[in-house]
Amino acid sequence: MNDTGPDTLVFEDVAISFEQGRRVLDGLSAQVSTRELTFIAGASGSGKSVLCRLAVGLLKPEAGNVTLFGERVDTQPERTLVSLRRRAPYLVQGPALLDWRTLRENVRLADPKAPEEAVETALEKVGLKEWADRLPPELGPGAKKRAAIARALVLKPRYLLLDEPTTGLDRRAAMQVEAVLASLKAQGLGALVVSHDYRQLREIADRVLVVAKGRNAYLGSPEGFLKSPAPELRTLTAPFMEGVTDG
Ligand SMILES: Nc1ncnc2c1ncn2[C@@H]1O[C@H](COP(=O)(O)OP(=O)(O)OP(=O)(O)O)[C@@H](O)[C@H]1O
Repeated sequence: MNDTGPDTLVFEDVAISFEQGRRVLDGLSAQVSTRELTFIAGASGSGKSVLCRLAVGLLKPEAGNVTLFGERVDTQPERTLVSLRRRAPYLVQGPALLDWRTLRENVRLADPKAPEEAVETALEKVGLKEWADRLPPELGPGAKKRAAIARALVLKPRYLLLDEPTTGLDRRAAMQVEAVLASLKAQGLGALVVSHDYRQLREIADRVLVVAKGRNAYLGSPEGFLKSPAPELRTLTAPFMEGVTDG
C-alpha cells in the first residue's frame, strides 16, 4: 500500500485499546507528507491525541505499523526514539514554560548546546525576538504558545506535532499561531495538528484526516472535509461552509 519515504508519516492497520478493552483505534491506515500541514479532526475522545503519541513512539500499537521518515517507530527501542522525538517534537496543549526564566532561556532549555544564533533564529521565526528577555508571565497565551513552538524549533526538527495549538486563544492570537505554522510550512517544515478550530483548518490545512470509529474516515482536502464531514462533526463544521465551492 504505502510509500514509506523519508518525508512521510504512515499508519498501517493500527489498533490500540485501553481499559475495558474498548478499541480507540481499530485498523486505522493513513499516509501523510511531513512537508504538509495535516489537521486531525474527530469527535472528542476519538483518538486524535493517541495518534500523535503513536507517531513518535510514546504509545505502542497493539497491532499494525507506524513509520516516520521511513523508519519504523513502533519497533524502535526507547533510546533511539529519544532522537526521533527531537526530529519530530510533540507539543502538548499547555506551553509548559518556566515562569522564572526568560524566553531566551526557556528556548535554550530544549538544547543547552544550541548556539546562541539558533535560539535567536527560533524566536525570530515565531515573531518573539523582541521579547527574548521577558518572562513568560508577561506574555499572553498566544505568545506563550509561540514560545513553545520556538523551543521545539531550536532542535531543528523535520516535523512538528501539535495538540490543539489554538484552544483557548482569541482570534488574533490564533491567527498569529496560524501565520507561524504557514510560514514554517513554506520553509519545508510540516506539522500534524490536532484541532477543533475549523476556521484555521480551512485557512491553512493542506490535508485533513478524520478519525471516527477508530478508523480513517476521511483523508483529503479541507474543502472536501467541510463539504461532507463525518456526520458527528456536521454541526461543528457548518459555520465554516460559507464560500466553500464545489470542485
Ligand atoms: N493513557 C491512557 N489510558 C487510558 N485511556 C486512554 C489513555 N490515552 C487515551 N485514552 C483514551 O483514549 C480515548 C482517545 O483519547 P484521545 O486523547 O486521543 O482523544 P482525542 O480525540 O484527542 O479527544 P479530545 O478532542 O477530547 O482531546 C479516550 O477515550 C481516552 O480516555
